[in-house]
Amino acid sequence: MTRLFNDPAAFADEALEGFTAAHRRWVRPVTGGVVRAGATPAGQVAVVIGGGSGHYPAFSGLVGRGLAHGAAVGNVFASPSARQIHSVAAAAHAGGGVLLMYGNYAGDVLHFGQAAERLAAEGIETRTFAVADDISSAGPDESAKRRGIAGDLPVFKAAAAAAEQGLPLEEVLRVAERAGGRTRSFGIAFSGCTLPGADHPLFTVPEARMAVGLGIHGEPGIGEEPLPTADEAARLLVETLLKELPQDLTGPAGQRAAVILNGLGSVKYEELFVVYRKVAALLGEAGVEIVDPEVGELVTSFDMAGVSLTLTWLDDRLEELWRAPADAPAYRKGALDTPGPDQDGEPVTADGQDTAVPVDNAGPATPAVPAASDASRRAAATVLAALDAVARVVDSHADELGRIDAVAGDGDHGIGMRRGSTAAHRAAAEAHRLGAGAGTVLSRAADAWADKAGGTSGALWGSILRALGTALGDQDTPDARRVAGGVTEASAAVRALGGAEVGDKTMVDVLVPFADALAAATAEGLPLTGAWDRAATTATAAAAGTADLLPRKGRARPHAEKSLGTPDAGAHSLALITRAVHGALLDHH
Ligand SMILES: Nc1ncnc2c1ncn2[C@@H]1O[C@H](COP(=O)(O)OP(=O)(O)O)[C@@H](O)[C@H]1O
Ligand SMILES: O=C(COP(=O)(O)O)[C@@H](O)CO
Repeated sequence: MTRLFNDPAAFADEALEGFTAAHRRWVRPVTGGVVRAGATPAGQVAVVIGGGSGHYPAFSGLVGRGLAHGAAVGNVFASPSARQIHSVAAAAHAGGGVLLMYGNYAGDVLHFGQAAERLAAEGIETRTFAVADDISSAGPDESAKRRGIAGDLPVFKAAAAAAEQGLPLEEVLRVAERAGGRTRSFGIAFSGCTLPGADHPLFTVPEARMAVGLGIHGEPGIGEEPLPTADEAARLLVETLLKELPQDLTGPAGQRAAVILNGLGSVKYEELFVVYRKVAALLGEAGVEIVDPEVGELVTSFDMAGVSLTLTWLDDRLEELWRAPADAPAYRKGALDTPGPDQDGEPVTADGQDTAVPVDNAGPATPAVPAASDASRRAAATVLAALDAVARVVDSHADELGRIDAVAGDGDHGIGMRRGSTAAHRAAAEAHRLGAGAGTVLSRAADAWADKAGGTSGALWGSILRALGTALGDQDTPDARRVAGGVTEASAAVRALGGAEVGDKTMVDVLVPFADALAAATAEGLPLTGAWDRAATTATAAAAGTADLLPRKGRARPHAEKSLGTPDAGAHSLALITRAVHGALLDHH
């Protein structure tokens, strides 16, 4: 149970504030996360990691010399936004380029990818790497779809140690790719985790039972077995990982491996040591030489009672990098040769200049708005009313959306949609107050939604509103056909960004038929309210139909069978939103 919090919506920001206050020797706060207290040495590749809150020490606890140069920190169990990632990377960059590293989750992939594009457009050479070590989340033939769990640590560390040695960006990326290809993890769980403010865990494991193959976000396991002894748990973990060696290894005997026995949050260290005792014995019997083992909480999931084992199969180069010294708040090894940052943590550059960057978690200051026609300003009032209706309907259904998402996902859909829609409405109201046209009101709402929600839906809803804003613009009177055209553009943008198609059990299963129905109805000459009403009815039916589909995209994919009979969370929220917007259109007609 997570007990100590204030406003659950502020948990991530307040935790980060407390972390940076406690660890000024190592880190300093910047908008969107933290960077090292000491400046990145000129020309060194900046390794910037990141992900959702709720996994400490991942990710801010791994910022320090010999490890990451910065960490972008998202809301609870949600990827940081592209704006946050961009801000941290720009603060950490010192001319050597940036390698963005994160766990392989849809939201992270979308937001880190968008941040990489923005950094590159500004002339900062950027590469990305997603850690995909969780062998329970996809088969060896689909390893690129696997989730990132505690394998984050050895892979992040290999790349960061290479950067510390002064290697250029492409070589640091190659190190990350090799370490990632030789790292595999597997986990078990005895209870789910409870998010701040929640009164029940995201999933439960029956008494005297064990969930096999868990995620780090409360995703359910892929199987269930009787509660094991510590030795039996160790045997399950070791034997499962020894069944899948890197392709170039003919067997474990004679190999060297970095070994991490990771506690997910409420398994005590002594319990871990009892399990590790057997893990070490079994690996020894298999002829594996263990190098610098780690036993402890390295990638957690709040109070989840669970354990994961990670093996990184070392070659000489990877062993050198795994053994290399590091000095971060939650991970210290060896001794670094040159003095670290200023002892009291004052951020300094080589010439002693203070490099503190003001923290702006409230988001960018509100810039002025472009000129708009009176017609577009009037339309902006309707857009604002629609976004108010969106925020209200999401807020009233947030718990239901979380329950649906928890069946096969991580249960945070309602939280993310509430954060995003509330921020979008707030940004739209400010833009409207400043006299913005419909297009600018929507584009400001888009940025706010993506920035505050993070996660997959944050990136996707940002692209929906951005496409609509572009279609409506600030000059023309947005008639029914122009609105329908904007929805069609939004549908195309979501499919381009997320790569999903109809039938994959995602929001696309609703967005495409909704856009098609709206286009058809407006082409028949129906007014916007009538056309939207017909399309919203189509959307509602399409969302219900997703209950019969198996997920082929997103986090729900590994639990395909579990989700049969339950609609897709994003599809359901989109259908609710289309109906709520129809109500706003009627009121504002
Ligand atoms: N590639 C994709 N394209 C379109 N929609 C997607 C995709 N992946 C996931 N989704 C949608 O996102 C919803 C989950 O949103 P969210 O809770 O933000 O995800 P996460 O917690 O995985 O970041 C899913 O129910 C689905 O509708
Ligand atoms: O959950 C995380 C990111 O995945 P989303 O797809 O954004 O939910 C985060 O905790 C790990 O980075």
